[in-house]
Amino acid sequence: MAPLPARPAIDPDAGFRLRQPTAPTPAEPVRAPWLLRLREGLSRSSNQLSGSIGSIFTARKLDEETLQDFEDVLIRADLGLETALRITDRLSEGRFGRSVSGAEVRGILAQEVEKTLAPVAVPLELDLEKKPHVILVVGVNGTGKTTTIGKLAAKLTRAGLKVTLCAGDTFRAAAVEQLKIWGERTGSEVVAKAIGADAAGLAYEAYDRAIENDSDVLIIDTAGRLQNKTELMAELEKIVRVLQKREPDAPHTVLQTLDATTGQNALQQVEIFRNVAGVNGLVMTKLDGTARGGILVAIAAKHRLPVYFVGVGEGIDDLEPFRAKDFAEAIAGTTAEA
Ligand SMILES: Nc1nc2c(ncn2[C@@H]2O[C@H](COP(=O)(O)OP(=O)(O)OP(=O)(O)O)[C@@H](O)[C@H]2O)c(=O)[nH]1
Repeated sequence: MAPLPARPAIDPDAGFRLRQPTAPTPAEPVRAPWLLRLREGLSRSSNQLSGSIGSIFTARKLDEETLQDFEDVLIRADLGLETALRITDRLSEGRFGRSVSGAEVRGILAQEVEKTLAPVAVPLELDLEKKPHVILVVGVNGTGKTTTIGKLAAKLTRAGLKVTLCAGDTFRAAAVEQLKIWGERTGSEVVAKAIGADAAGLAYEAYDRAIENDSDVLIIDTAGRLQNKTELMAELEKIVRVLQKREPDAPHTVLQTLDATTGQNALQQVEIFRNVAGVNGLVMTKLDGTARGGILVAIAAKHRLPVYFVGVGEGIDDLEPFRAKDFAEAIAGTTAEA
């Protein structure tokens, strides 16, 4: 329909009235529900797995060779040796020498992946007895730290908690600006300083500010320049040290963001940041993209760190609690046909 012409308002005493068609409200862009986005994001992994499972097990009996081929496929899907061996062991139980269907294999895959992930799928606990609960967010540049902080602040403020944000990535003006926008969107105060300021000093000030304004949670953004590991290490250690002068248990949560599209590299990133900053929780972002979700299984098997949330988009609501069963089924492709 053509847009309606703009008319001046009609004087109520004009002696006539108009009844005119109203312009249709533009339809909201339809967004797939998060679970669908997760499945789509993981479809590359699950399609590859399903394709390989089909070609390995069709018209062949289960023997050493098929098991070895399957193990290779699982390792190529980033699931890690430990989980791959567990899955092939479980598959061979009572099935050796007979034919197995693709659906049977995918079912076992889903169950075993869920078993690995279930212990790490726990909620983030916020201790308000010693408020503010301090969350230090670390991770390589571009893995989604600032966006995750914004989404998390939105979740917490909606639940009635008061949040202060600290723009601790003092190297990038864009990162500070981005955090300020999230601060406005979520009604959270943002403590920031000029570019190049000492991040640890800023974190200290932010802690004081969070006490002054009676915040429940303080979330601190950090730089993630892995190119200069020594400097990064020194900076993160200093932030932790300085915070502990104010509160020995701070930071209560050290959350690392991992980009789901990076694959194997994520495993190494956890090693580094765990050593440097004492990471005690993970968020996997960009699971709506062309994700390589298998790596989360390898990370869970190796590090056993809680995975609190997953990012499934760039919007404020696109942070979901991590659910082992949904994730496992999306990887194994067992729900796609349902
Ligand atoms: N599709 C998608 N994009 C995301 C998600 N999380 C973050 N992003 C995007 O990834 C890009 C990088 O995110 P940032 O939050 O800036 O990452 P950062 O780790 O803070 O990066 P620096 O500011 O460079 O340190 C941005 O374009 C985000 O919108 C997600 O879950 N899904």
